[in-house]
Amino acid sequence: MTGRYDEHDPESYERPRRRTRPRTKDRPTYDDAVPAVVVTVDRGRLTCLLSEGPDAGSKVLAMKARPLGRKGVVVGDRVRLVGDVSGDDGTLARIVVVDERVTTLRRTADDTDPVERVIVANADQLVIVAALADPEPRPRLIDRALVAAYDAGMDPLLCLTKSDLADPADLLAVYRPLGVPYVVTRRGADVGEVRERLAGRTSVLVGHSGVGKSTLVNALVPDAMRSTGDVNAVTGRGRHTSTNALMLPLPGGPDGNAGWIVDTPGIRSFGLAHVDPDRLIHAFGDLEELTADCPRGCTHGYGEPECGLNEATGDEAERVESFRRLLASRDSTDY
Ligand SMILES: Nc1nc2c(ncn2[C@@H]2O[C@H](COP(=O)(O)OP(=O)(O)OP(=O)(O)O)[C@@H](O)[C@H]2O)c(=O)[nH]1
Ligand SMILES: [Zn+2]
Repeated sequence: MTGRYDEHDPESYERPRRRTRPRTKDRPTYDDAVPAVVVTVDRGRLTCLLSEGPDAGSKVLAMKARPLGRKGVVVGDRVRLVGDVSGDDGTLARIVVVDERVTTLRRTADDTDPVERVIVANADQLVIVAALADPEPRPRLIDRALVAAYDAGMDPLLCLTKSDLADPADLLAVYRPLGVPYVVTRRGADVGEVRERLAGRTSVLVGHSGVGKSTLVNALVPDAMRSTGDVNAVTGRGRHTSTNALMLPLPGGPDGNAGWIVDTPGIRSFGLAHVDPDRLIHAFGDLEELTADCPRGCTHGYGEPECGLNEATGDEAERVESFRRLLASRDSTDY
């Protein structure tokens, strides 16, 4: 794109004509718009937290402004607000700018919603929460979540819960060749190690019902829910009435940068149909090197006779096997 900048940039070839008109008429600059981050979305109403200034962290309810058109705004989006940004009851600010997204996490189309959608923007870590027992861990599901993380450009973290019920060794052995970072935890345990992993990052928590996600979120953000009736402090809504993602700032941290978590009660599966093998292998530099001489169009999957990955031996062969298992999980319907 950079090489063709001059040719295609209207600013450069239309300059003589445009100079006759005041620039601000063409494109408002929104100089006085206030930066904020979207923490939850509920039927067209977006709850934002201000990012800067003396009121940083305060909550403002907003709606999309007309110039954004049909562009979706999702949890994690960095936005700019105009209008009443006081956050007072009954006020509604307008979102006039959505910053370019660094990452996007998508969920697949399903029976209730035929469209594949971006659910979280700008998160950099995907925390795959799985119970060691009750319910039994489902490696296929973990594999699919890993593929979604690598494809979205997010770092995965395996978070194994209920360590009072079963030993993590067998499950960890499955993910060792891939070098997936992990934490093991249980209800009531010190969550210091989990906190360290979350510090300074925006982490999306995924995991199916019953794995202990709420228990973990409550341990990490003690005031996220009031004990009576599970009403969320940020939205004022009951958690269980909502299937929307919710982003919460983590408390504390000596540098004030403890990170954010995004709880996603709604995700049942990820959109993996579009995942390109070359993008996935990019997350594994050593394997990517092996594919340098692959024939054109090689999928690097099982049964590719001339794939460079077939040359791997020893530990690397184990990594290749695990990588190919992930690749194959794209087509799995197990979720
Ligand atoms: N034995 C044991 N049980 C746990 C642990 N953590 C959570 N539980 C129990 O597991 C059940 C599910 O925990 P939740 O935290 O509600 O799980 P969740 O993933 O949020 O489930 P949903 O709310 O259905 O999405 C509850 O009965 C918890 O008390 C743990 O470390 N050990
Ligand atoms: Zn190949």
